[in-house]
Amino acid sequence: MRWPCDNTFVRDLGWLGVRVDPVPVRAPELLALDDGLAVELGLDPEELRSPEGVAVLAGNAIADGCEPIAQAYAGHQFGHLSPMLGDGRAHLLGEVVDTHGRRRDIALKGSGRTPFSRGGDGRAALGPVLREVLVSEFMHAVGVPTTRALAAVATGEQVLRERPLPGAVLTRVAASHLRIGTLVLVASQGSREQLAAVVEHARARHHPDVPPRDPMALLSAVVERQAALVAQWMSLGFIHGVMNTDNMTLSGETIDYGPCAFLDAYDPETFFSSVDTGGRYRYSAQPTMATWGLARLAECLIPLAEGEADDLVTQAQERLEAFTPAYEQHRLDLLRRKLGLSRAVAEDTGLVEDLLQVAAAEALDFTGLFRDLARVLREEPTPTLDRIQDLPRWQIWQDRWRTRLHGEGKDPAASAAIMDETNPVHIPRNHLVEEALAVAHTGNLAPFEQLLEALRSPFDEREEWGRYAEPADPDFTRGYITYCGT
Ligand SMILES: Nc1ncnc2c1ncn2[C@@H]1O[C@H](COP(=O)(O)OP(=O)(O)OP(=O)(O)O)[C@@H](O)[C@H]1O
Ligand SMILES: [Mg+2]
Repeated sequence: MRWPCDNTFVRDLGWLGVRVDPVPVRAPELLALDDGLAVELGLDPEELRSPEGVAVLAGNAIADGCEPIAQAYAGHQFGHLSPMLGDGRAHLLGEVVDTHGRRRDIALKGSGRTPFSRGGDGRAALGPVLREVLVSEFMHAVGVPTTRALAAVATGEQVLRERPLPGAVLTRVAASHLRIGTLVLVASQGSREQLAAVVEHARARHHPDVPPRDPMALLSAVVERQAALVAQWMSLGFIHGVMNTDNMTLSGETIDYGPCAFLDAYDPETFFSSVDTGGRYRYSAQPTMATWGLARLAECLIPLAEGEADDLVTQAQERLEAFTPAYEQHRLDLLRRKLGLSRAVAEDTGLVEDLLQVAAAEALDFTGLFRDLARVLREEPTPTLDRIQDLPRWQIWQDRWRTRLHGEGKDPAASAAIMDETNPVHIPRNHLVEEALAVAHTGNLAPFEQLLEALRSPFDEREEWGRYAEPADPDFTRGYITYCGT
């Protein structure tokens, strides 16, 4: 089998990794394949489904054109620098140019030990692999920049975690796997030339509008992408869970769906990750934590910029400070749209914040809330809003909102239609994901497949998908814990 690869990372930056093949698995079995994505990548889905194709997706065979490499990177984990991490369980197979003309990495995750594995087994368990498929495909469907899942393959082997679990390999597609942590590694351990080479590779690949040799402009470009990205996360109630600098991309795509989760009832202080004991990466802290990671990026870029050291620090500071207004603008634009509004008016910030205060006070389901607002306009039943106790307060908010909508001169049906294209009816609700994964462990993939199908049509309200729109039992959410790297 031949893949139409053009491997610029290996060619230009091969020293930033180790050429190593995936470790074969005992009995590969294809669990999921995204045919549409395969075609976009210039790969034949039928060929990928054949035993030869599944062998490639399991890491048991290397397609012609691929040059597997484990990339090196560092990262600040929960604020502390890990000077060397790298792909301890992943292999970049190669790069292709997709049908849109975009360069895409194709990589395996859970594909065996590499020189970066430290004490790890190089493997991934079935549950986290399927979780990454569900969440990343949903994120793509709602228009969030994200790595994607081309395939999942069961290995026929067990991985030992707290208990033995079935193993799996994910085929992940990304604009690249260059992380802030990639630059952290080269800035601390490489030469100035090496740093300049990686920065130029990232610029040309992800930010071609930025002029070469202008590291401060590159910083601004990454700041802008991350501000837009985190605003999208917030508008969906997405909690990444592990925003370490090794999990923040230079492309602005979401990466690493290890311990992620979604808000059920709106509470900005929510976090679920077992290792995030202090709530560092809680929902409300995500913009601040993105800026923190971007400040680490700035530290890597300053040495490449020309000028007086003090001046450069001031310049970098100013560019980092642009994050907050950019983020707030993106978030307000998204929330305005979620409310069916098209025009920007000064009082919108207050309108949005007051709605979120009601949502917090009444513990309203974040996803159901916005979906219900369109139903208000259509005078349909509103199961989430019906929970509201403080009706006078709610009436005041509704009147303000309706006045704003009226001021735009649109009829309510048109506003409701915009809202239904903006506010997903189903998201990868934590309880649904866990339920699908638990059944997948018994060998039954049907609930996973059904949920995946619904998540690929997140705005499409269908009777048979009604269960996916229902909120979790609050007891489930209270006890919910996510795990990374399992
Ligand atoms: N089972 C494992 N064996 C070897 N290394 C591992 C294992 N699990 C995680 N690691 C390594 O630990 C580090 C942090 O893991 P983290 O969970 O952030 O990343 P990941 O989920 O493995 O990969 P990615 O960020 O590419 O999605 C990475 O260097 C990763 O390769
Ligand atoms: Mg990671």
